[in-house]
Amino acid sequence: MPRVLVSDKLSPTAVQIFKDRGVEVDYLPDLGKDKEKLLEVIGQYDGLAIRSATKVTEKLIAAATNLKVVGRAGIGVDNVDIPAASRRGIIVMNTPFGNSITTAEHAVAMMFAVARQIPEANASTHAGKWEKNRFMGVEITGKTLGVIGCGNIGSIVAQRGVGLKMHVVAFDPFLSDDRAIELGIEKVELEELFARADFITLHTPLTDKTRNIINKDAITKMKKGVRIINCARGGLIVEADLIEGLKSGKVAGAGIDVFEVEPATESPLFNMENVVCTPHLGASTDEAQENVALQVAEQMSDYLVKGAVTNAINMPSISAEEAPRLKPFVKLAEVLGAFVGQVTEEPIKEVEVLFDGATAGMNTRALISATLAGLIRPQVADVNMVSAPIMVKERGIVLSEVKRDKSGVFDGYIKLTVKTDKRVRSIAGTVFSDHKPRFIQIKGINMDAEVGRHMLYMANKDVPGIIGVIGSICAKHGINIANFSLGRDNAGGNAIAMLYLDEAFPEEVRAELEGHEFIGSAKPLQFDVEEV
Ligand SMILES: NC(=O)c1ccc[n+]([C@@H]2O[C@H](COP(=O)([O-])OP(=O)(O)OC[C@H]3O[C@@H](n4cnc5c(N)ncnc54)[C@H](O)[C@@H]3O)[C@@H](O)[C@H]2O)c1
Ligand SMILES: O=C(O)CC[C@@H](O)C(=O)O
Repeated sequence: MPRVLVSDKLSPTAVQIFKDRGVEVDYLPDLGKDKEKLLEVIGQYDGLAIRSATKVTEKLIAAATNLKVVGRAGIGVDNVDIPAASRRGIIVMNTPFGNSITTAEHAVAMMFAVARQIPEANASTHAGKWEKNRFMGVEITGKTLGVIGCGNIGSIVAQRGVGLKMHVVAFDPFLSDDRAIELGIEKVELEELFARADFITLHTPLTDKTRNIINKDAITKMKKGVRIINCARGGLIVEADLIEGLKSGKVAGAGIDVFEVEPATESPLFNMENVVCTPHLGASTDEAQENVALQVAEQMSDYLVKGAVTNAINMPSISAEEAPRLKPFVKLAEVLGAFVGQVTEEPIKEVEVLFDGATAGMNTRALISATLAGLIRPQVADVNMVSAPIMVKERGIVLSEVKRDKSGVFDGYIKLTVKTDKRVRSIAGTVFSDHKPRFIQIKGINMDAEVGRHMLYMANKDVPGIIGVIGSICAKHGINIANFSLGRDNAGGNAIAMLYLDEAFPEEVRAELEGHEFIGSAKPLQFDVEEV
C-alpha cells in the first residue's frame, strides 16, 4: 500500500480521502518546519502532501529515495525544487483552482482596507479614540484598477473590479484580445498600466521575468497616490523601493499579504501609515482549504493507486478514465524506446515519434515521455516519464512529433526514428487486443514480434537453413526459444530475426552466432514487460 506524509496543516478531509482510496497516511502537520526530522523520515514515503511551510529542497529530494509524488495543496510551487524533483522522476502536482476565488477576494478586501484605512481606523476606535478626521479615504467607483497577471486569480479580481464600477486595465503577455473583451477589461502594456492605474494588484507567479516587477523605476512611472496590492508572491515587489515610495507620498497605500522573506516576523513595512499586512492569508478560508485538501488528496491517490496524472507541473496529464486505455500504449512506447536505446551505442542527435491512426488521437505527450524514458533507461537506470524529457533536452537531442491519419492495415501504431551521426534507426509497434505490445517493423522490414522480457535481435542474410543454424546453437546451450519472428526486405536479401527467449541470452554464445557467415549481428535485449 502506498504511503503518504502530510507535513503541513491540511484539512482532515485530505487524510480521510487518502485512507478511503487505499493510501496509508501519516498526518504530521508540524514536520514541514522541522527540516532535520523531515530528512530523517522522508525515505519511507511514496507521496508528500504540503502547503507552503514545507520546503522541498534538492537535499530533501536526495533523501526521498521512494518518493514518487509531491502534492501542493495550493497554487504556488516555489517551495518545491521542480528541476531537482524532475531529475529524480518525482511528479509535482498542485491544485490550480481550489483557492482562486478566496485569494481574489482577499485582494479585493485589501483594496477596500487600503482605500478606507480600515485596519488603522479599527485599531484607533478599539483604543477609545474617536479620530473621525484622521481617516479620509478614497472611493473605488470610477477608479482605474491595474491588474498585472490576468490568469485564474487576476481575472476574478478583474471581474470583481468591473462589478465595483472600476475601469480595469490588465497587463499579461498571455491575455488574448477575446478574453479581455469577455472580461470587459482593457488590455494594455505594463508602462501604460503604471501610468493610468489608481490601484495596482499583482497576480503573476514569481519568475525571473516578474521578480522585482514593482521597483523604484516602476514606481516612478506610476500616478501619485497609487495604491498597490500584492496577494501573489513576495519578491514581485522590491520592499525597500515600496517603502521609499510610501515615505515620499508617491504611493498612498499598500496591501501586502506576501513578503520577500516568510514567515515575515519583522519588516520595515510593519507599522507604516496605511500599509495593511496579512500573514500570507490569501488562501485561508474554510472553503479554499477544503477544496485544495480534497483535490490534492484525490490527485495524489489517483496517481499512486491508478497511475492517473492530474495538474502535474512536470508531466503531461493522464486522466483516471484514460489511464487504463493508455497504459498498454505507454508500455508500447517504452519498449520501442528501449529497443533503440539498447541497440544504439553512439550519441543520439534526433528523435522523431510518429503517431499513426488511432494513436494520433491519444495523449501523445505522455506517450512521447514514455518513449524517451525507454530510450534513455539503458544509460540512466532510474529515468522515468517525468525526468526523461528533461534529460533529452539537457543532452541537446532534437525531438519532433508527427501525427497522421491511418495509413496501413493497423488501426494505429507508433514509429520511433532515431538519428545519430552514423545511422538512422527506426522501429514501429502496436498493441493488439490482448493489450500486449508488438514490434511490427524494424529498419523498414515488416514483422510481427511479441515482446518478451528476454529477446535476441539478429540481422542476417535471407538464406535457406538459417533458422536451423540459430535453433541448433540455442539448443546446444540449453536456450529455449518461446517465439521466433522473421522479416526480410526481399528474397535472398537482408533479414532480421527477433527471438523471444525464456531467459537472458548468454553473452558468450553471442560470438558463436556472430561468427556464422550469414549472421551479421546478434544483440541480446531486455524489456520490462510481463512474461506471457
Ligand atoms: N496569497 C496567497 O495565499 C495566494 C494564493 C493563491 C495563489 N497565490 C499566487 O497568486 C499568483 C497567481 O496565481 P494564479 O492561480 O492566478 O496563476 P495563473 O497561472 O492562473 O495566472 C498567472 C498569470 O500571470 C501571467 N504572467 C506570467 N508572467 C507574466 C509577466 N511577466 N507579466 C504579466 N503577467 C504574467 C500568466 O500569463 C498568467 O495568466 C501566483 O503567484 C500564486 O502563487 C497566492
Ligand atoms: O497554503 C497557503 O496558505 C498559501 C497558498 C498560496 O500561496 C498558493 O500559492 O496557493
